[in-house]
Amino acid sequence: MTENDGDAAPLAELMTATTELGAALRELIEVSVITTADAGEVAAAADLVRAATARIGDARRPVSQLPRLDDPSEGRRVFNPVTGIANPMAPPLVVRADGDGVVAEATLGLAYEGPPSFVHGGMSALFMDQMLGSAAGAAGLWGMTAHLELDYRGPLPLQTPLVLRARVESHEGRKAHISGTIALASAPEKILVEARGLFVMPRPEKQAAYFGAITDASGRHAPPRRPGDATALRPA
Ligand SMILES: CCCCCCCC(=O)SCCNC(=O)CCNC(=O)[C@H](O)C(C)(C)COP(=O)(O)OP(=O)(O)OC[C@H]1O[C@@H](n2cnc3c(N)ncnc32)[C@H](O)[C@@H]1OP(=O)(O)O
Repeated sequence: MTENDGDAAPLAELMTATTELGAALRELIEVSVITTADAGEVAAAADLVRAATARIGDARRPVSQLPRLDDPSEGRRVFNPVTGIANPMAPPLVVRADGDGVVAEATLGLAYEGPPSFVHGGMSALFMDQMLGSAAGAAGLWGMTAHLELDYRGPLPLQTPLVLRARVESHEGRKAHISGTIALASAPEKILVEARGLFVMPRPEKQAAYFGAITDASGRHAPPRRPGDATALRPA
């Protein structure tokens, strides 16, 4: 938890409840695209979801305020859309250090579908962007994506274990060239998606313009200031 938390117990409780909500919503998203229930059942489910939204929707943080559950100094970003355990949009990827890079496994459901039975190409780009950022963090670097390119050599099947990898190829000054791959976990040598990216640490005046107003939940200024701030990375 953050340094100035007097009482960790309520935050631990909030973490459990928020993680539970994220998991429940993740199941709901998948079921909402795969269900064959009839119209009446689907409409009733929509009413239930709206009631749940009304229950927690009034208490909201401003966009400039980090969530109470985040601890950027430890790299904990619970609502990251790729790695955040509490974000239902995230599979979530659990990214680990591995050799000179990072690795993660994922099995994607129908909510990620592009061509029938295969993963949407934009999702692959999203996951590669995060993996490349995580590789930067693992190498002690941080930056924002300046350039990202992908080659799609084969489609990624849904409901099939995938392995995602990334590593820093070179870095100089504020720039880092980073590469990544996605393959089937059962055939890791056959690369299906290949990514190359340039991550650039913004010049100081841009950092100030982008992140100068960001605070933590207590109102303290909390701009990104180290590799872990940008990405969530678990030790191997
Ligand atoms: C807190 C961070 C969260 C991170 C989450 C995970 C990753 C993300 O999703 S980040 C979000 C998406 N990315 C963005 O929004 C970034 C938008 N772009 C920008 O703000 C700027 O272009 C930025 C910050 C990348 C670079 O700006 P600036 O700091 O002024 O860099 P600048 O001085 O122009 O360029 C530095 C070097 O990079 C090179 N460079 C910059 N952009 C590019 C590019 N697109 N292609 C090739 N080279 C580039 C420049 O040529 C220069 O090279 P050299 O030093 O050799 O001359």
